[in-house]
Amino acid sequence: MSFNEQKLIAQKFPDIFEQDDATEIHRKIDQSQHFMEAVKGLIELCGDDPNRDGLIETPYRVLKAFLEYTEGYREDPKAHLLKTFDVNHQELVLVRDIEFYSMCEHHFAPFFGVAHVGYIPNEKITGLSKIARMVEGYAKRFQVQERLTTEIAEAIEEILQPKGTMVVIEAKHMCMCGRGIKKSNASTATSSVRGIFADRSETRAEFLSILQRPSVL
Ligand SMILES: Nc1nc2c(ncn2[C@@H]2O[C@H](COP(=O)(O)OP(=O)(O)OP(=O)(O)O)[C@@H](O)[C@H]2O)c(=O)[nH]1
Ligand SMILES: [Zn+2]
Repeated sequence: MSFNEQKLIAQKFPDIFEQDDATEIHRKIDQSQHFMEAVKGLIELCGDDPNRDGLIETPYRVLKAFLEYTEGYREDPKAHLLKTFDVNHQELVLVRDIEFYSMCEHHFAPFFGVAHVGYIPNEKITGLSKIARMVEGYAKRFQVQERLTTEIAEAIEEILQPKGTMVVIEAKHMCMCGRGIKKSNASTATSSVRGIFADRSETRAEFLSILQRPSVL
C-alpha cells in the first residue's frame, strides 16, 4: 500500500488510530489492508468480480462498517453511568424500548431489538440517556444476547450499587432468518435480575407489568 493510501486509512478511522503509538498504527494499517484483501478474495470465492464497478470499493466499505459495528470496544460503556445525581427517589426507574443493533459473534450477522433496563436506586441515580449510551457501548461489539444482557445488568450494579437491577432484551437474530434454520418470525427474550428483583417476585412483576402495556409515547 502506498504511503498516501496508508495516510487515508489513518485519517478515515481516527478513533482507532489516534491514541496509539506509531508501531501500533502501522500494525492496524497492515491489518486493515489484509482485511480488505480478504474481502476481495471472499467476493471472488462467492463467484463475483471484485473489480467490477459496484464492488471495487466494497472491501473498504466493509472495513468501515465493521469498525462502526464494533465501536463499543473503543470505549468503557459503564463509564457513562458515572454521571449521577442526588435525588431522593427510592422506587423503580425503568428505561424501556432502548433500540440496539448488535453483531452475532458466531456468524457476524446482525441481531437487533430493544433493551428494557430498570433499577431501584440506593443513593445514586444516573442520567437516563447514560443508560442508553451504556447499552450502545456493549451492543457495538461481537456479542451473544445473553452476554449483552448480563453486561448491562452488571454495569448498573457496579456503578450505581442499586437495591436491584433488572434487564430484559428482546431481539431478532438475522443468522436465524435468511440462513440456517430460516425462522424469520422467531425472536428471543433474555433477562438478568439482581438484588431485590431476584429476591422479590412482586418487584419483578412491577417491572413486567409496565412492559405489558404498549408504550403510548
Ligand atoms: N445462545 C445464543 N446463541 C446464538 C446467539 N446468536 C447466534 N446464536 C447461535 O449460535 C449457534 C452456532 O451454532 P453452530 O452449530 O456452531 O453454527 P451453525 O452451523 O452456523 O448453526 P446454525 O445456525 O444452526 O446453522 C446457532 O445455534 C445460533 O443460533 C446468541 O446471541 N445467543
Ligand atoms: Zn448468529
